[in-house]
Amino acid sequence: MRICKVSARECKASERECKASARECKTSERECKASARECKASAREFKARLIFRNFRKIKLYFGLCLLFCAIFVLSGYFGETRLSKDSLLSYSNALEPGTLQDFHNRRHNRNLQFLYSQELLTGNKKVDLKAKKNKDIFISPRRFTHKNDFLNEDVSFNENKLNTGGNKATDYTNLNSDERKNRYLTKRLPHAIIIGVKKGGTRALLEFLRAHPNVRATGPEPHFFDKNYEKGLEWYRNLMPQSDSSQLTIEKTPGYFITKDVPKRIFNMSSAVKLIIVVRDPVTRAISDFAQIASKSPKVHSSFEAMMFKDNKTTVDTSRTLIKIGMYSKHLERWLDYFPLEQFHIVNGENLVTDPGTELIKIQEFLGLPIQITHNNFYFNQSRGFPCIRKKINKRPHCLDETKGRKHPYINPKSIHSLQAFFKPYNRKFSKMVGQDFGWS
Ligand SMILES: Nc1ncnc2c1ncn2[C@@H]1O[C@H](COP(=O)(O)OS(=O)(=O)O)[C@@H](OP(=O)(O)O)[C@H]1O
Repeated sequence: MRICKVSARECKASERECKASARECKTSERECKASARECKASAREFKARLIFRNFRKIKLYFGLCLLFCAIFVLSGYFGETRLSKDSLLSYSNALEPGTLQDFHNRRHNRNLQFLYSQELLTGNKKVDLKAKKNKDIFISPRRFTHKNDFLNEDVSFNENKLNTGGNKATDYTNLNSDERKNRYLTKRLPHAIIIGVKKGGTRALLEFLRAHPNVRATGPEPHFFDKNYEKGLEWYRNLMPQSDSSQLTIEKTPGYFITKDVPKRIFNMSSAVKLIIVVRDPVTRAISDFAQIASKSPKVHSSFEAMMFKDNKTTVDTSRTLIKIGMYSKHLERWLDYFPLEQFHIVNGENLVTDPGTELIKIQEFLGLPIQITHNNFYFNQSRGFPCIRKKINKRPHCLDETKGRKHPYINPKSIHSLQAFFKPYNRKFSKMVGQDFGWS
């Protein structure tokens, strides 16, 4: 019984202990919860602090972004101008022929801004090229990383290729007056040159071509590649008329055909330039040349034979320029060292007088021009014995002055025969080279 009481007391005591430890457990649970709450609170505080710190950074970045945007917009507004594709294309001056030196001079000119036609071509979507205000623009055919990348071909790449993918000029003849005013006019190096021959009808051809709205031609002969080469390309360019990007610039200097260094010099300017030669029977050409000399110095008139033949006999004097010019095949051979035959167009000088319309259609095709000058543009002046040109069908015809179509002096038929015999092999060779029969005796 006593044992029972003791164990009952023990039981109660352990029950009390149990209760006490349960109480302890509850308090520690509460403590745990409290500390967990504290933990959460401090985590929240930490997050808040972090966000605040980041927000300050974001503000800084945002501010910087705004600043850059402002600078970008302002520079676009005040320092640069966006170019439309059309206006870029009209800056075609830079796509003109030029020498390597020319290219480097331009490259180092701070007032020139380089744009690249490659970018121009890919700028189909919308041209995003910008040009700095107050700067001239030089459009280079492509981006060069090294000066050796630069070839003469590149500078002679011309805008017509860019525009149409071929060598056809764009026909701007239907532009209204406002559109014409907005054209970008500048002086361009020639796209085509009438290189000879003297007394072949070169002036007539240039005047006829001038009537074409897509052609701009020089007045006097520039004689750049034969007599003024040391004056430089810029001097030459300055002699050229103003033109827009739809127009071809053409000059004529018949002296080029017979001058030794000229093919190379022209090639250095542009390997793509088109070359035109007006040829005429070399005997009549020589007489025409002589008639010109005689008209300037009447004393010479009596000595045609003295000028053409050695010792006044029948042996042709090949040291005479009057003779040399007529040896067409010899000169053409030198030109073919630099330019392929396809780059030449040979005009039949006799046909230019009798059928100018047909010759003009052929040459417009060669130059890639829309056919604008036809038989209807010519009027044959009976008293002068030569055709004259009408720019527009209802306009007055324009004839060449009296220095063209001079009366030729009487020449002994024996002399003419000797000259014909001399030129025959050269004529034959020339005909073969160019694949044309001129019907010269
Ligand atoms: N439409 C027309 N009007 C006048 N003259 C014409 C024409 N078409 C061709 N010709 C012939 O051109 C010859 C003169 O050639 P060039 O102009 O080449 O001479 S030059 O080299 O510039 O001095 C010139 O030679 P000559 O007749 O001997 O004077 C003309 O025969």
